[in-house]
This record gives sequence, C-alpha cells and structure tokens, in this order.
Amino acid sequence: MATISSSGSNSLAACFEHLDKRRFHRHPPFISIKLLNIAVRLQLLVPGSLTGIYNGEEFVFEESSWYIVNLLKLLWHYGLNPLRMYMWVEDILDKFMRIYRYQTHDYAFSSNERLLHALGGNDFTRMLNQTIDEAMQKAGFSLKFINEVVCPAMRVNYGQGVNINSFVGAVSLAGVESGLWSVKGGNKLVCTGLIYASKAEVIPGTVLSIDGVTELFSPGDPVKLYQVTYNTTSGLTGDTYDIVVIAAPLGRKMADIAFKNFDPPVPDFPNPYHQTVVTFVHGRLNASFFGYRDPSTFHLGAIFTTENPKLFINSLGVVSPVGDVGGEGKLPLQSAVWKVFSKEVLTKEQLNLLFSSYDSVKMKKWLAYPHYSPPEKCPPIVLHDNIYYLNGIERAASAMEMSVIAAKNTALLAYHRWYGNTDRIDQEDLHEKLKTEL
Ligand SMILES: CC(C)=CCC/C(C)=C/CC/C(C)=C/CSC[C@H](N)C(=O)O
Repeated sequence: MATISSSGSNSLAACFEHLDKRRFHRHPPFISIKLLNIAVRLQLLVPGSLTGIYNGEEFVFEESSWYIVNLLKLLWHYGLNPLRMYMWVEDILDKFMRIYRYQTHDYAFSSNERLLHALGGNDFTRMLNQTIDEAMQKAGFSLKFINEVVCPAMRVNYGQGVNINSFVGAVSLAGVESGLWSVKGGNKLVCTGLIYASKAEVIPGTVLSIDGVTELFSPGDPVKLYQVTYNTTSGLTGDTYDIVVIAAPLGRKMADIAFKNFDPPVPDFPNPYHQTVVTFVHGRLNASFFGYRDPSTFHLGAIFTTENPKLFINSLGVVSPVGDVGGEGKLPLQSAVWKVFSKEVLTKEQLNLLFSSYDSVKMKKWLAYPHYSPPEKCPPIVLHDNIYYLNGIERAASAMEMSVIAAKNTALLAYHRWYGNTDRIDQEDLHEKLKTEL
C-alpha cells in the first residue's frame, strides 16, 4: 500500500512515532514505486516544523521540539486520548488493508458499500451513517480532545468539522499520523506514471456526452455500445466504445456529462462537493495576529484551528518543496512559502492580518472533496451495463489512495462482468476464505 498525501500535516502523533514504524511498511506498495519510477520522501512537513492548535483566541496546544516535553504536555492536556486514538485508527486501518489481499486475488465489488462491508462488516457501513464526533464520543474520547485535536485534523484535510462521516474522519486521522510519505516531485507523478505504464492513448479534451447506441453486427444479436463525444482543441469529435469508465466527479459544476438515449436512464444522484480555497503566500507570518507578543519566540511551522465562526482560515503551514529538501530544521520567521486553507477567498485585509509582509500570492479555489453530511449513500459503481463510475467512493472518503482502490476495483469488475466470472464478484466472507490461501 502506498500512502500518499498532498496535504502536509504530521503533528501530535509524532510523539507516538516509535509505535508507528510498522505502519505503512508492512504491505508491499499497491502502486509500485518501482513500476512508476518515483522516489518517496518520508516527511510531509518541513523537518523540525512544530504544530500549534489555535482556537481563534489563543493556542490551546503547542508542540515542543523536545520529545519528552511533548509527551508530558499531551498527557497533561489529553490524558490517554492520543494513544487511544492511534489504536482506534490502527484497528480500522488493519481491516481496511484487507482490500489489498482481495484485489491481489482479483476479487471485485459491484458497489462501494459492498466493498466497505467486505472489509469491516457492518462496523464499516455504519461508519458512513454517523459523524466522527458521534463515533468518537461513543468510543469514549473526551470532548476536549475531539474539539482540540480531532476537529482541527478534519479542518485541514477536508475543510469541514467533526460532522463529517466517521469513515472519512478516520481516514483524516490516519492522514495526520506520522510515517506517511509523499512523492518526490509531486503526487502528479503518480498519475503521469500510471498513464505511461498503462500505455493508454490519451486524448486531451472534455467529455460532453455519452450516447447509448445499439449495433446489429449480426442479425438477432444486438450489441450495446457507447458513443462518447468530446471537445478537443481541434473541435468536437468522438468515438464508440464497448466499456466506459468515468473517473471524474459527476455533477453540474464538475464533469457535466449528458447521458443520452438510455433506457432505463442513467440514474441521477446527489453529489455535493465542498469548496475549499488554498492560498500560497511567500512572506513573513504576523505572529502577533496569533497572540505572540515577541515574534522571535514564534517557532511554529503549522497552525491547525478549532471550530470558531470568527476564524477565517482552516489551517496554515509552511510548505516543504516537493523536490529535494534543503536547509533542514530552518524555521520560519524569515520569509517562507505558507499554504493557507480557507473556506472563502482571503481578502487583502485578511492577508495583511496574517502576514506582516509578503511578496507573492497564488490562490486556487476548487471543489476538492465531497461536502460530507451523514448518513451517506455512495453513488453506484455501475451506471449502465458497461459504464462504470469511480468517484462514488469519495463519498465514503476522498483520498488519492481511495481513488486507486476504486480504479482497481472497477478494472476487475468490468473484466469479470465482461467474461461472466460471477464467482469473483461480491463474495461474502472473503477474509475467512482467503486465510487458508497462500
Ligand atoms: C480507513 C483508514 C483509517 C485509512 C485508510 C487508508 C487511507 C485512505 C489513508 C489515507 C490517509 C491520508 C493521507 C489522509 C489525508 S486526507 C486526504 C488528503 N487530503 C488527500 O487528498 O489525499
């Protein structure tokens, strides 16, 4: 399994790093880094970077660069909650990792719910119907810990609070633990690498519509095909396909594909996405905005926030270069590139509050992930006989890794459905069955 994250957050759990060594190393990478010829980088944040949790008035927790001080601070503030959280996430992750074994044995699932059920039974499907807040309260975590540690992790990874479903909540917590790695050169190398490795022919363009057509190649033997129309730089064009796989979120503001001439029609499903804004600022952070009287004592490289309507940012963090990291341990009173996540585009006034000076700003507003609101129902994988949809899995949890799993599941599903291999689809008790297989 390859755990790849674009969002750099790796904070309090660093204290439990010693427990964490086996995390993402016990399974062979699902995306083969050899196959794609990519190099990995172990730390997501600037080395030596410290994290603080800001509630809009003050820092409720600040990491120390001393391991033992950190451990004591964590115990003092949150008791055993951080350790219990680590074990809670680890337990979910252990079940989740069954997918790699199922997929290695070519098993596929015809719906996202069935896939989740095969991994963690009713516990997993139930996770879609409750918030991370409810799930963690039920599991005995303190409200203080949920508000000051869990909520900031949701805000940095998904731009939303603790009302998101508990499965994506657990994924988000897995994303703030230590031991994750990122791709040297940027995660986009995974996409270009996969396209290259698959030898696919890429036609750059925008798909506008898919038409269901029936061809009679021989009398009495109608064959269903799909006429895909796309817009390219050379104009409107298209082609006919046996199987279509859609790997873009469907919806009016996203991949707005029209499905024509389908009987029964391709189902419509609600698919709300959440707007997030990322602003990269090269400048000096204004430490006094965060309550620091003496800016020279400010050594944080990441600021996570709790829920507070007065706050206009979700998080702030120094960005480490995706290439070779130079100047290790240097932090960040001097000018640095900061990544700011917010719900709305930051105004000039807001930027002037956050930064004492800056010389360049780059902003990107996008629908990065679903707007989560449990109970969740995932969109179907099979939209029509041979039309498949990958992005439905994002409603359970949006992460690069989830997309890769959905893609492999769809490839297996399309293959087995095409060749009638029903024994490889939606099998129950796979975990037990595969225990005896090598
Ligand atoms: C079910 C659990 C606990 C984990 C599943 C494994 C998984 C999908 C791990 C991903 C962890 C991660 C890097 C989360 C960060 S949030 C998603 C991130 N913003 C992204 O866009 O990839």
